[in-house]
Amino acid sequence: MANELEKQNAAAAAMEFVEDGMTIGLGTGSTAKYFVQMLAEEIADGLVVRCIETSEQTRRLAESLGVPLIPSEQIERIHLTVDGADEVDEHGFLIKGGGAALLREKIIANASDHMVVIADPSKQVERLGKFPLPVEVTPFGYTITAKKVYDALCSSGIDRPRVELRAQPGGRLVMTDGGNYILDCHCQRIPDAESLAARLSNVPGVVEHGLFIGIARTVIIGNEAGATVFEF
Ligand SMILES: O=C(CO)[C@H](O)[C@H](O)COP(=O)(O)O
Repeated sequence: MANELEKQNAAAAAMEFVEDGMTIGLGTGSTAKYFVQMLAEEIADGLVVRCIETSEQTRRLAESLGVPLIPSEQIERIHLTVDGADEVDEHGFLIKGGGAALLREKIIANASDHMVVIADPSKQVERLGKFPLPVEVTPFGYTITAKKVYDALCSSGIDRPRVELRAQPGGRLVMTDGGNYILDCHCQRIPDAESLAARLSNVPGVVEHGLFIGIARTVIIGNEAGATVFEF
């Protein structure tokens, strides 16, 4: 079970990568929130950076803390992105999208010179797949897309996968910031994340999937005393 100190220590270690003048991608989730708060404190003390958010949730947080944001269409270069993850394996491959923000998160992380992942030890896995893999799909034709996603999972060697449309506790469907749905793919174990990523990207109706392959360069795992940094 994650504790808040582990998340805070991961976020604090990520602050070491921040330099004056940078444009920084701000991740989404409870771990990324600590980073945004710490960054806001440094900005109040004179640090000069510009930021780009990965979700409406993070935009609201950043605005409330006085963190300067620039519109995505004005972005020329992103030096650093700091974001959480739902799972991270020994290659630095990730599952993301537990907070339904995977599309913007991937656009920003993939465009960054350096993506730093911050997480607590519960996110470290030998093989990806225990956490249901989020796949963002267009509302139009989503039942057709869900069948094709199921086929892609089976073709990638996943035994009896389950594909579920994400809903809130009251039953209302979760809608992403881009107005799409999320399919949560219960895999238990993904034998080959790279081949699955390629197959999912080929399904019409799939806007993006939560496998982040070869994007993270640094993974910081917080613990109660500090943090361990892995470079890829
Ligand atoms: O991918 C994400 C949101 O889409 C988050 O980074 C991921 O869900 C981890 O969140 P948390 O730090 O709260 O565990």
